[in-house]
This record gives sequence, C-alpha cells and structure tokens, in this order.
Amino acid sequence: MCTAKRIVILYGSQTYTSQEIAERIWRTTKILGLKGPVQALDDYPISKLIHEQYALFVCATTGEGEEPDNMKAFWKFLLRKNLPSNSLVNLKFGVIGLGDSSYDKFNFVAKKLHKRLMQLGAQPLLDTALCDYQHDLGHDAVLMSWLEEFYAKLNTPLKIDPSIGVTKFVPRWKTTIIKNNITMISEYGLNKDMYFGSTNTDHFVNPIYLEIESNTRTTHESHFQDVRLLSFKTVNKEKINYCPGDVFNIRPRNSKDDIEDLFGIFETHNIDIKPHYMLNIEEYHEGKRQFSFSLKLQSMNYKL
Ligand SMILES: Cc1cc2nc3c(=O)[nH]c(=O)nc-3n(C[C@H](O)[C@H](O)[C@H](O)COP(=O)(O)O)c2cc1C
Repeated sequence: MCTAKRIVILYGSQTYTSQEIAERIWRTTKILGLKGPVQALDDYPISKLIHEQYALFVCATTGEGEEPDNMKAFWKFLLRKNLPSNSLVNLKFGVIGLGDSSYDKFNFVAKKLHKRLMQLGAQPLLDTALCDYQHDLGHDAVLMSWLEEFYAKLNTPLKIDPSIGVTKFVPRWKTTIIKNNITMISEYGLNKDMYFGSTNTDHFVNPIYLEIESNTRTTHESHFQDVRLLSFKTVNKEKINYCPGDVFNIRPRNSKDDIEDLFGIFETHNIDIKPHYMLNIEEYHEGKRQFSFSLKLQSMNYKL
C-alpha cells in the first residue's frame, strides 16, 4: 500500500459550506502529517494536477445541477476534448459531493467530476460521498464515515488516535497587528474597505452596497418562528441584473456605532487596539506566503 505524503484539497463552493468542510479536512490532514494546500478549484493552477498523486475534491451543486462559480474555469478546462485519456494516470482521488436530495439533479456536479476524472485516467480511492442536506444529521451523516475510510486509504504518515480524536488546531491564517509603520506593509497592498477589497480568493463579482429599506416580521407574534421579509435598496441608483437561479450573498456590515463601542471597550480595559492600527493577514503553505491582505481596523465599519 502506498503512503501519501501530500494531498491537494480543492473545493467548489457557492455559499461556503464546501469551503468550510474542505478547510476542516485540510486541518486534519496536517495533523496526519500530509503536505499540500486547500484552495478553490479556480485558484489552483490546473496544469499542476498531472503531477499530483493525491487529491480530494469537495464540490457543491448549485442552480439546477450547476457547478459553483469558483470552479467554472476548472470544469471548462477539464471538459476539453483534446485532453489525453491518460492525463491523470498518476492521480488517486476522492470526491465529496454536497447536495440536497430535494433537487432533481442531486449532487450532479460531484458525480460528473468523479466520472470525468476517471475518463482522464485518475483512480478513485472510494466512491463519491453523496452528502445530503436533507438528512437529519446534515452532510456529516455521510461525510464522517466516508472520511474515516478515506484517511485509511491514504495510509498517512501519522494516525489519529481514536481515543484522543482531533484536538490540535492548525491555523490556516497568520494575523499580525501593525501599530505604526504603514509603509512597511504597503508593498503587499492596502485594502481600505474590507467589504469591497477584492482578493485572488474572492469570487464574488461586482459587490454592491445595499441598505435595508424595510424589515417586517411575516409570522404572527404568538408563533415560535420569527420570519422576516427584508427589502433592500441600492444607494446610488445602481441597477442590479439578476435572473432565476442566481444566488444572492449578503455580507452584513458592522454599524459605525457598534464599532465605536467596541473600540471604547478596548480603551476602558486598557487593551491596546486602536482604530488606526493595521491588521495584516497572511496565508502560508509549506513556508511560502501565498496571500496577504491588510486593512485598517477602523475600516471594519464604513467606507473610507
Ligand atoms: C440556489 C441553490 C440551488 C441548489 N441546487 C442544487 C442542485 O441542483 N442539486 C443538489 O444536489 N443540491 C443543490 N443545492 C444544495 C446545495 O448543493 C447544498 O446546500 C450545499 O451544501 C451548498 O454548498 P456550498 O455552500 O458550498 O455552496 C442548491 C442550493 C441552492 C441554495
């Protein structure tokens, strides 16, 4: 049996669930002694896939059986007719599908990906994990036992002691607070507004600033569920184009008052965190910096 030393964990995610699961698995692989990154499929340089020996794909299905936005380029490439049928002979893989069996095209993307990888010569370590949002235990119902089998197939350098479980936390991001020297970080780029800062890992196209126009409770006061109808308006008369099946992601913004209160609390408790300090966030893979992002703490609340 081969021993895996490195695995790439790649996700296609529309509303972050697959990303969160992929990152969780990535942390476990670090504990198991494996190298390799966790990335959105479209951020991974696809030409490198032919050199990889192990890969795990975590893919959601969205729309009517469609692939998430952050794997569209990857998928288009993989479907090229001129790819030789032995392109991926070195690759052993697993596919985890995140779906919802109330849709006709249940886990369509994961199933298609699994099939296409095999057409290109890659060998599956296991059948596709068909996780179902409708299950009482959610995606974990299928995922947990599937992963146990998958880790066993990888025959990793280190093993998880079942009596201890996974307790060690391996952070993906390194954060540092910079108090004064702004020029020191300017070479990495300075994002003035964290809500609109675009990065190479951010696939949400054309973010738009919206304000809540109304927020009305639609259920009766005596009902145990508080269901709301929220209506939004654009501030600069911008027009938003959308069509059925589109996904609308909302990034809530902290209110200016809340942020001022927070800095007030830091001050009262002599905690040295000031609005003009900079937060620098970096991502490392195998000692090399992959990504860096800086913002002024006061930009947590409003556009500068
Ligand atoms: C707009 C929308 C469309 C969806 N379409 C499908 C589908 O066609 N087939 C399926 O199996 N699941 C479908 N799902 C369920 C998602 O795949 C599931 O909720 C998954 O956990 C989302 O993962 P993500 O957060 O990584 O995007 C859909 C979900 C949404 C919100």
